[in-house]
Amino acid sequence: MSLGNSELILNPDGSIYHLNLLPEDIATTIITVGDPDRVSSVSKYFDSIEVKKQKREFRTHTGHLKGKRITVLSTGIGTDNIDIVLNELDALANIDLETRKVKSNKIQLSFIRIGTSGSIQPNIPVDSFLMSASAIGLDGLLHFYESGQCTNDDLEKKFDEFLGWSSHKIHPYAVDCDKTLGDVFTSNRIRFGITCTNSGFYGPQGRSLRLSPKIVDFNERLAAFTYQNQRITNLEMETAGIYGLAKMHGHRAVSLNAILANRATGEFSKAGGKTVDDLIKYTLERLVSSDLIS
Ligand SMILES: O=P(O)(O)O[C@H]1O[C@H](CO)[C@@H](O)[C@H]1O
Ligand SMILES: O=c1cc[nH]c(=O)[nH]1
Repeated sequence: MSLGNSELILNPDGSIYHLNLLPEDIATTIITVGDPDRVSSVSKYFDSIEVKKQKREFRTHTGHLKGKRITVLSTGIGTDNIDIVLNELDALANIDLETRKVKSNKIQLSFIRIGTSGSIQPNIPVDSFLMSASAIGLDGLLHFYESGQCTNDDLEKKFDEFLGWSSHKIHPYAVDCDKTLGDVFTSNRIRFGITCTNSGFYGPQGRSLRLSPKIVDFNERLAAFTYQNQRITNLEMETAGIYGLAKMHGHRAVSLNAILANRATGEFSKAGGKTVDDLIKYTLERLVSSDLIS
């Protein structure tokens, strides 16, 4: 079946609608960052850069580092953008843009998010690195897809039972990271936890400037949840969407967080730039020494 013009949308030069990319522009290893300015903070460490493209907040650089081809792409903020980025990157890999048909031999992509995040546990300090072993999405993105076997239904259920937030119209979905890809970044420099992804930075992360929150003890309630000796450790805005859409498409994903805020102690990092740069260097070092990445 050929995909119609209003479903698979291409620009006049044949590139995919929002990302403005052609199939040959991307590597199978893709680092996602939120901030477009963080793209060059990653690609400045490449030995060479062959592609530099941008449309809206989606900036892409593809290059080589120690023989590995790597793409770094900015997603902007939020799982609404993740829906665009993951669907369009998969289309570049697995749909023939000329015939508009899904290819029979699928390519598996590896997504590594390098993002910032706020801890909700007092013992996860600012400037630490944290891998999201699992992610719980409160944003709703996955509810629009047939997610099949991709979700961690037990975690979802226990979370729902503990918090009882369906009365607030909050319906969680939970997805685990790709264990094999996660192993590449596992070391004593990195902590692990359950990341909570939500649809905003203020109310949806328990912040209140002038507006009153509906759930007053939002972060404290999240922080009190335990599942198989793990806790919800941090809040951000993309990971659960990336994990869900990657898994449903048959790709791998892992999310690495630079903890810039500690919401339990009220601290914010004074060295955020350095912490993010350290996480970028850590990620690239682990990537180039891994056999999983070609
Ligand atoms: O630093 P990035 O990757 O953008 O990630 C975090 O920072 C943004 C909010 O400030 C959200 O996108 C959140 O997920
Ligand atoms: O508290 C924080 C810090 C960074 N990014 C977030 O989404 N939340």
